[in-house]
Amino acid sequence: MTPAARLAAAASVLDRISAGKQPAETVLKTWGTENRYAGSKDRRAIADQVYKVIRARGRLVWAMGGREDGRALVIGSLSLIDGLSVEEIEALHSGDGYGPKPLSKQERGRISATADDLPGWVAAGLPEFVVEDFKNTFGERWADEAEGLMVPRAPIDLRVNAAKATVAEVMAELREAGLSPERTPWSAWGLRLSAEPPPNVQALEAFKAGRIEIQDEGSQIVCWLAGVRPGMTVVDYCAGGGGKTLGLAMQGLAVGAARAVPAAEPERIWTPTGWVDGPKTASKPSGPVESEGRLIAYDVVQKRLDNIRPRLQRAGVMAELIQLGPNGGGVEDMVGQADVVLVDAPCTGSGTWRRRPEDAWRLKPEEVDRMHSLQMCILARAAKLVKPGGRLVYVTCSMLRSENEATVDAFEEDHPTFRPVAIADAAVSDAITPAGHTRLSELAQGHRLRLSPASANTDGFFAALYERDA
Ligand SMILES: C[S@@+](CC[C@H](N)C(=O)[O-])C[C@H]1O[C@@H](n2cnc3c(N)ncnc32)[C@H](O)[C@@H]1O
Repeated sequence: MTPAARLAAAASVLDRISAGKQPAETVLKTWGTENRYAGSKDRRAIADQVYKVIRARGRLVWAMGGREDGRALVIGSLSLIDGLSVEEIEALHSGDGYGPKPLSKQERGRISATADDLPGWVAAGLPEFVVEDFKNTFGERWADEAEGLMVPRAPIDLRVNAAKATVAEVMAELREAGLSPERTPWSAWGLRLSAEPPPNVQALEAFKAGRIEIQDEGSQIVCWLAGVRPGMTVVDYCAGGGGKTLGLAMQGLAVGAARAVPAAEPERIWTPTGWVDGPKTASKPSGPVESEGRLIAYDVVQKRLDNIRPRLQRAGVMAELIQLGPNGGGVEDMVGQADVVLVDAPCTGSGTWRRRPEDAWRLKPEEVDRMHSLQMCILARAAKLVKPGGRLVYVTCSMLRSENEATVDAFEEDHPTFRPVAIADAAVSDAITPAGHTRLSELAQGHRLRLSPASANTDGFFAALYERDA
C-alpha cells in the first residue's frame, strides 16, 4: 500500500471505532481480515496511525475546528504530531489511487492555523469532565497524571505462578524465547516485558503450561494486600475474567517456597488449603491442610465465570465458580463466613486507558454516576459475607474520584463496623518487595491506595481495606 492509501485506511478504521463500542484492537484486526491485500507492514503502519490519533484525539478535534471524523483527525495528526507542512500533507492527499481525496479549503485553513491557547483539557487529551475530576484528586499533578494515562504505551506485566515455577526459572525461560523480562519493582512475582515489539505471550510455552499469567503489577499488588493465608475462606465477589481469583489463589504460598509441579504428577493442584489431587478429587483436599479453606469466585455473568475455568486449570489451582442471582441472591450460606472478601467492582476502567485510549472518548458523565450507584450497592452486599475479624478489600481500575473516594466515603458512613486497615500494615506479604512496602506506604492515604501510570508505572487502581469488628 502507498503511504497515502494507508492514511485513507486509518481514517476509515477511526470512523468504525467511533461508530461502535469495540476495542480499537478488535476493529483493526477485523479490518486486516477484510483487506487481505494489506501486508503486515501496512497493518502495523495503519495501527500506529490510528493509536497516534486516538491518544491525541482531544487536541486534534480542537485543531480541526470540532470535526471528529477519521479523515479530519488524520489530517490534523500529520500537521500537529508529525509536523508535516501543508504542501507535504497536500501531496499525501492527491486523490490518486487509493489515497484520500484532496484537502478542502476548510482543512487547509485549519492546518495552516497555529494551535495556540489550547484549553488545559484539550492539551491533556482527556474529556473535560474527566480533567475536572483529575484536578480535584491530583491538584497540581493532574496534567502529569493525564499524560501518564494517555500518552505512553503500557508494558506487558506477567505474574509468575508460584504453584508451578520460580521467578528465576521463568526469567531464564523467557530469555531463551528471545524476550527481555525485568522484575517488577514491587510485586515479587511480577515480570515486565516492553510493549515494543509487542510480545505474543499467549504463544509462549510458559503461558500454555500455566507458569505465567498476564496481570498488571497494580492488579497483583491489590491481591497481595488482601492478606490471604492457607486455610482461609476467600471470596472474589466480582470475579470477571478471574485475574484476581488466580492471584488470590496463589497468595497462600510464601515467596521462595514455590514448588514446580513435576511432569509425572500433573494432576496435583494447589488450593488455598494446600496441595490436593486433580479435578476429580479436588473437593477433598489431601495436602498438608490445617483447616478447610475455600476460594469462591462470584459474578453475575455466567459466561465470565466459564472463562475462568480454563485459566484455573492451566494454573493448576481451583476455585468454586458461582453465578450470583438477581439482586445478589445465592450467597445466603456465605453470610458472615468469609475471612477475606475482595470486591473488584465494575467501573469505567479509566485506569486502563493507556491500553485502550479510545475508551476515554466513549465515556459519558452519566455512566460514571451509574457506576458509582452500582458500586455502592455491590459493596454493601459483599460486605455481608465478611465474618467478624475478616477483611474487606474494595478495588477499582478507575482513576475517577466518584468511583473511588466517593464510593468508599459513602460505604464508611453506612458501615461503622468496618474499621479501616492501613495499607502500610497490610503490605506485609512476602509477595511485596521491601521497596514495594516503602513506596506503597508513601502512596497510601491511611487505608486507601491509589496507583497510576504516573505515580507507580502501573495501570490506574484504587484500593481501600477494612476489617469487620469482631
Ligand atoms: C472489574 S470486573 C472484574 C475483573 C476481575 N476481577 C479480574 O481481575 O479479571 C467487574 C465484574 O463485576 C461483575 N459484576 C457486575 N455487576 C455485578 C454485581 N451486581 N454483582 C457482582 N458482580 C457484578 C461484572 O460482570 C464484571 O465481571
